[in-house]
Formats: sequence, structure tokens, C-alpha cells
Amino acid sequence: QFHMIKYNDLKWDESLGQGSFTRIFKGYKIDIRDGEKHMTEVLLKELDAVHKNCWESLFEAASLMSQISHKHLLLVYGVSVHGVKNIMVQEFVKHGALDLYLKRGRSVSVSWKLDVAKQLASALNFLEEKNIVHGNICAKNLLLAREGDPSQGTSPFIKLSDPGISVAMLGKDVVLDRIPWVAPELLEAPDDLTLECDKWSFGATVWEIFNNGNSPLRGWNLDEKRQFYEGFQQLPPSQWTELADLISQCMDYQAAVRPSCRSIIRQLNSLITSDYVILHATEPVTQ
Ligand SMILES: N#Cc1ccc(Nc2nc(N)cc(-n3ccc(CO)n3)n2)cc1
Repeated sequence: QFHMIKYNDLKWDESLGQGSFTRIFKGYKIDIRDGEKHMTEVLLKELDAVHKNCWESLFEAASLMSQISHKHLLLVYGVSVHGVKNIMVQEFVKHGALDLYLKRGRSVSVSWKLDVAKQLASALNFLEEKNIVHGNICAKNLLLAREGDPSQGTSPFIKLSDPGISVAMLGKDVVLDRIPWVAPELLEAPDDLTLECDKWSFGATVWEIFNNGNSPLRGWNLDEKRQFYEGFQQLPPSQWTELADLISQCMDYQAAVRPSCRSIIRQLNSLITSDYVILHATEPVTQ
């Protein structure tokens, strides 16, 4: 279910850092099309050989996503295996991960943030209709293809990245460290990944977007994070009550009462048309 790419058809360029268990590089893929040589910019995601037993999970997650296509889902060109190295070849997304983009202090408007949240909600709605669970929704896995420029009237455009290694394959500490993105019910039963889990993570991701990419519960240790769930706590609410309501509906400890994607999209639409947006056109960046 994956296109196999020859290792010799790949060229590595600069290193772009690392995700969990993976190293990412900018690179190029060489194609010969109608007798001409084409170089396509790609993102090369190398899986550490030491985690070889997880590469099935990584590729399974990515192949799930590559079986369907949607404008807000990242395109995966294929995989390349070279000795102990497993490499996933993805479309190169111009501005990289959203959490880093927001942390770099770009002051973006409330309507910019709502636009990004709505794009994520439409990607989730598409996955929900196909009954596909992502399992790792967070700002780090949202890639910014277009910055959007209010003066030019262009809006941002995001792509949801592959979920990476399934949470069911990860150790307990890694799952704990994913609090508050990981749905609370997964702590006891990591295999029970459901569509409702993505709704919880969506809430935490919207919280990140409206807090300039700052990680919720940043600096908390694993025990403090575990107690956050054991005490049924919520993230600090936004002063915009309608937004805070949507986030807390998504982050409901009872999975069954979390809102459907359609309801989420409806509520985002009413936020977009509310006076708050006009009053807070560009928030001063509070770091
Ligand atoms: N400076 C800079 C810069 C860095 C990356 C990109 N592009 C890109 N394209 C992708 N397909 C995936 C990613 N990712 C980044 C983190 C993760 C986590 O998984 N993915 N970045 C563009 C600019």
C-alpha cells in the first residue's frame, strides 16, 4: 500500500531537527518524467534504526493517511528502505510545524487562528466520515503550507501530518508526557483509540493555537500530569467564553458527550462571525 522509492533517487539536504524517534531532513526526490529529470522538494523522515520494531506502526499510520487524499492531509510520496534505515518521503510543507511557527512570535489575528482551527476541524470531519482515527492531533503535527497575509487578503493553509507511531505502541511514560493532548481514557486502555480521542486532542490543539503555540502544562512532570487527569482538571479557560466552552466540550472526560465534527464546525462558524473577532483583530503578542 506504499510506493517504494529507490534510495538512490533521494538526495539529502539540511537537517531540520527531530520528532519523537525520527530525524527530519529537507531533501529532493529525483523523477524521470517523459525523458526529463525532475527534482521534487521533499521532507525525509528517518526512523531511528533502534526503533525498527515500531517502523511497521509508523508506516501503517502513514499508509492509512496515504490511502485517502484531502487538501488538508499531508501527501506521503512513499517509503524507502536502505539497510537498517527506514525513510518516509513526504511533500515538503513550506513553513513547517505550526507550534514552532507560533512560538517564533508571529503575531497572527484571531480570525487567522479560527481559520486554522476550522481547517483542522474539516480534516477531522473527513477522517470521521471515513471512520479513520488519527490519534496524534497537536500543533506539532499541523504543517503550515501558506502563511496567509491579511494585507493581501490571503488566509493560512495547513496540512495535518501523519500520526507517527501509534500511541498503543508507546511506553507509558511517553503516553503520560502527551497529557493534555492524549484522551484520558487512553491512559488505562491505549488500544481503545476512537474518533472521540481525536476530539479531545482537537480541544488541546485549539488551546495551543490561541496561546501562541505555548505548550499547555509546559514544564509539568509526569506525576503532575497524571494528577491533572486524576483530578478531572481542565486547561486554563480563554477569556473568550464561547471559545473556552468549545474547548471544554471537546475536552470532556466523558468521551460519549464530546461534540461531533459537524457541531464543532458549526460552533467555529459562529465564533468567526462574533463581535469578538472584530474587537480583537490582532492581539498584542503576549509571550
Ligand atoms: N525552518 C524550517 C522548516 C522546517 C520544516 C519544513 N517542512 C516540513 N514539511 C513536512 N512535510 C513536515 C515537517 N515537519 C516538521 C516537524 C514535523 C514533525 O513531524 N514535520 N516540516 C519547512 C520549514
